[in-house]
Amino acid sequence: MTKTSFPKFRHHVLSLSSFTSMSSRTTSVVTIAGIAALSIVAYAVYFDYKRRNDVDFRKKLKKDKKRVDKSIASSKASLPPDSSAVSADELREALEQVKAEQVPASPEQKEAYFMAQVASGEQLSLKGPMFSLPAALAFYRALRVYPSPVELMVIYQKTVPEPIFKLVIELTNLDVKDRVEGYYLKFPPKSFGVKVETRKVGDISKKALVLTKDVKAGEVIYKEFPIVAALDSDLHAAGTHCSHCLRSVEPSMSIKPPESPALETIYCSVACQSAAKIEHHNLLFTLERPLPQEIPLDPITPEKLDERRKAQAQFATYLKTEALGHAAPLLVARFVARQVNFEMSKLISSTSTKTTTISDQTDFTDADGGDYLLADHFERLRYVDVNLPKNGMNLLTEVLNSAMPGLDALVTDERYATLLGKMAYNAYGVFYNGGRDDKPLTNDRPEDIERTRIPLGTSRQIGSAVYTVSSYLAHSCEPSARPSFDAGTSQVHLIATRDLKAGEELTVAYVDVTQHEGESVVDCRRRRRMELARGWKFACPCERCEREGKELGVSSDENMEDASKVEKSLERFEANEGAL
Ligand SMILES: C[S@@+](CC[C@H](N)C(=O)[O-])C[C@H]1O[C@@H](n2cnc3c(N)ncnc32)[C@H](O)[C@@H]1O
Repeated sequence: MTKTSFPKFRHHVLSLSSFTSMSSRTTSVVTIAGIAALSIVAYAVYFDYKRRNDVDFRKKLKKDKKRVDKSIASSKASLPPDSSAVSADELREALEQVKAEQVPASPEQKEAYFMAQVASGEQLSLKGPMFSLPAALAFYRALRVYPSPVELMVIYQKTVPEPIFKLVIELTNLDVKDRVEGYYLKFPPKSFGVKVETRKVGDISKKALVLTKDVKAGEVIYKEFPIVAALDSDLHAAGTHCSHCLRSVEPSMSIKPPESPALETIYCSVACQSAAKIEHHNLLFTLERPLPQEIPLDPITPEKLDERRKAQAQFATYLKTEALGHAAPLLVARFVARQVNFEMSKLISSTSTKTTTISDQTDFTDADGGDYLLADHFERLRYVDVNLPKNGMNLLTEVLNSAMPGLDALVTDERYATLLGKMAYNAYGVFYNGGRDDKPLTNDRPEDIERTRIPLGTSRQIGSAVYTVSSYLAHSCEPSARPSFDAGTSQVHLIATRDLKAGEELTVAYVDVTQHEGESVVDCRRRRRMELARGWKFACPCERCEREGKELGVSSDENMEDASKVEKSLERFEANEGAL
């Protein structure tokens, strides 16, 4: 095979070089990164996300594979007999070896690496069947750094000899499978003393959080920081709590940044102020550069600055009016911004020797050396449909685009709805010292009130927070654990309510399950079950509900039915179950 047999490929190689360096070999890495800032973000956040998680991409890959397998089968007769004779073990070993290799991080290094690997693949594929695997590995290495792997696969399919292409496909499938199946081997980190197990309840698969160690009543099982958190809307303006860690602060001791007129924020410390700025605040609510100093941006004109100011003001007004009482839109905005910055920090860490302005952002619970992205964690959480004013998404994309044109690709209609649903479904209410009792009353219908998991009831929370590990905790009216916020911040401590053995499922109360003074067993049971049905769309099957049902003389079949009449409204939901 000669280089001229790669016409399309070469075209793409060219587009890769323009993507990374605009052909300016003399410019510094820093300038290259600046020119390509948007593309880098797109590469990191979008394409990489797609490659690892996107169902359509995996479907396409499968389709491509079928097509390729078919054409390979039909041309097999003309192939030398042992041309693709690579055992599964050899393939696995080779993949492990490639995965252990460090992938270059800077755009220029990526480009050089890509070119070198393609050239090596070309040369090796000329050497005959003995070199099929080394050739495939070279093409596979190139694929790992190419911004649009699907596109490159299609090019490979047309240009790489069939047995070698088949090996590239097999390596890719093996890698995708490893990542999908390997996730729960790496997450949660072993130190948490818990693991995620899949359990069947009827036809539906549920994930359960299970202990891997014995614990005593009152013991802290683990502590966890949130991925994102937000104060309740009315507390933003009150200036009584830190906008980042949700700690209570004396107004005279708080830090009030001058640069955030759009959304009021105060901080309890310089550390919280800079963490919030880095993770999301700069991008969403300030006119400061949205990217770290290492990455130069196009000059910002006064008109562009004005557009950005307006977009932020409109989004902040939306949060304070239409979306009042709903934390999900702000949580989504912060999550998207955090994702952009998180991926950016990974990318620039090896392009610069300077001290970066990006923190390592490891304060949420990540996988144990599993090389999973923030998106990998979030993709696996379940969601529920939420009904919120549509223009929230447009206002958010305007904010993102006014900071960095093109970022709207990260927030499509479908993705925005899913993110909202995940926030609403997985958020915990943050409370300490018994929670607040001064929350303004709302006239919203019970179905429209955003609920968080909090044993005291959502009205007593100061804010909402979403966690990676704790999202997997199921509800029980007789929970084996309880969330506590003893640090006086959004860091959750999960505490055992009784002595527990390894292998037991951990559960928490999503709602207030205590029988209040003057409340009958029947009324307490009905109240809990109604809240669970309206807020979390399930008829509680816990032992307490069952036991009390029996004591109350409800027959076994009727056990899950009562005056809450939740079952009918749940049928539709369960038919469209949002689990991933
Ligand atoms: C945020 S998810 C909790 C994560 C859950 N453990 C899972 O399956 O991944 C909340 C949903 O889990 C389900 N769920 C939680 N506790 C449950 C329980 N005790 N019985 C049945 N479904 C439950 C309900 O559908 C609820 O709406």
